[in-house]
Amino acid sequence: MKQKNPEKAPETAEENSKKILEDSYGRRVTGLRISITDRCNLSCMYCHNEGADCCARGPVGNEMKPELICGIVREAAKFGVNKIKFSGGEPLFRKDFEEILSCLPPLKEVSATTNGILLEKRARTLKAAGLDRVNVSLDSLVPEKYERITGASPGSLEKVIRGIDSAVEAGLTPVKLNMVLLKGINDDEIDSMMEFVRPYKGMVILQLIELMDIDPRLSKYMINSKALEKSLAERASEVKVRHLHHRRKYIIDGVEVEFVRPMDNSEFCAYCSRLRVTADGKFKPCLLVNDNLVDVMGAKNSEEIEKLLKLAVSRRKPYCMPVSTLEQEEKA
Ligand SMILES: Nc1nc2c(ncn2[C@@H]2O[C@H](COP(=O)(O)OP(=O)(O)OP(=O)(O)O)[C@@H](O)[C@H]2O)c(=O)[nH]1
Ligand code: SF4
Ligand code: SF4
Repeated sequence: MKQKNPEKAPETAEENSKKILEDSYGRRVTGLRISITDRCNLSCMYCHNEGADCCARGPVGNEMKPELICGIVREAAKFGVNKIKFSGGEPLFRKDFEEILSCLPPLKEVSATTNGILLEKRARTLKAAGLDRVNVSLDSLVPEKYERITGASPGSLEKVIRGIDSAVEAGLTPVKLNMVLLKGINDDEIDSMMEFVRPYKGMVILQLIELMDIDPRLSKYMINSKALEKSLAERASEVKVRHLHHRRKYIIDGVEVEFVRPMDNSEFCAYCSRLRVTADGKFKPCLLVNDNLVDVMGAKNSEEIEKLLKLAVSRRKPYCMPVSTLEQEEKA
């Protein structure tokens, strides 16, 4: 099992300021979101492929090796990055995922986002290798709808639910269920999803995700997120605000419901504290921007990784900004 939060001697403010990664908008980077493969066994209708150009699903040969992934994390950890999220594609396509996890330095949290289809058999080994928790995509509890949304074959929904149970048993908790809301398809299932989560008594939480209509064909599925968030707030006995994206967590009848609302939301971008890394080894300053990537694949040593990491952080800019900030930038 990995060591958590090692005790460290207190450092001076000057030493500390040198050891953080902060962009020119005052946003400190405390997490990396690392895609370890573009491969996937599903074809979800809303897939943003982690912001890669459409259909840029690279072959296995282009994926970062465990040594590079761990080298990047080690360098970032020196600057206070303490949360790592592994994503894909489908990260469980990587047979060496456990090897990757085993070579990470001590961190506050290591998590992964998976579609859950391959999770049942891997949950224990992933936990033993150092994974703390998982997010599992689950957009519907109705098999036909699930298959329509994800392109999965019949029987897949049962596999995902068995995967969730295995993750809970293995202690990969809290398991977050990612439900992307699609008007007219699954937006009538929020309450049934809350009922699904309830018996897990806090070991499973629900995360509602606003669709990112990066493709105009998706616009008709956009729900009215502001109205939904207002109704969640009215039903909640308690509301918590996370630092990351200033996301709200609503406690409703004892069930925790987190809301991810990235579209046209300057508050979301103002509290963006993660830097992305693509499966083919590029730092990606923003999910929705593709012309400012920093290639780290060929980095030969830790000094080079550090230099490239700082360059990527310097290129970070909130995708959505308050009108007042935009006006100031235009004048400058
Ligand atoms: N625009 C934007 N969307 C994001 C960002 N991070 C997460 N999202 C959205 O949130 C979805 C769920 O993200 P997950 O990978 O499950 O992880 P998370 O909820 O961000 O992270 P944790 O709460 O730490 O587990 C993603 O598929 C995106 O749609 C971000 O930085 N920018
Ligand atoms: S499971 Fe994830 S990576 Fe695979 S198609 Fe769906 S959204 Fe995209
Ligand atoms: S700046 Fe905004 S859109 Fe870009 S990654 Fe951060 S939260 Fe997402």
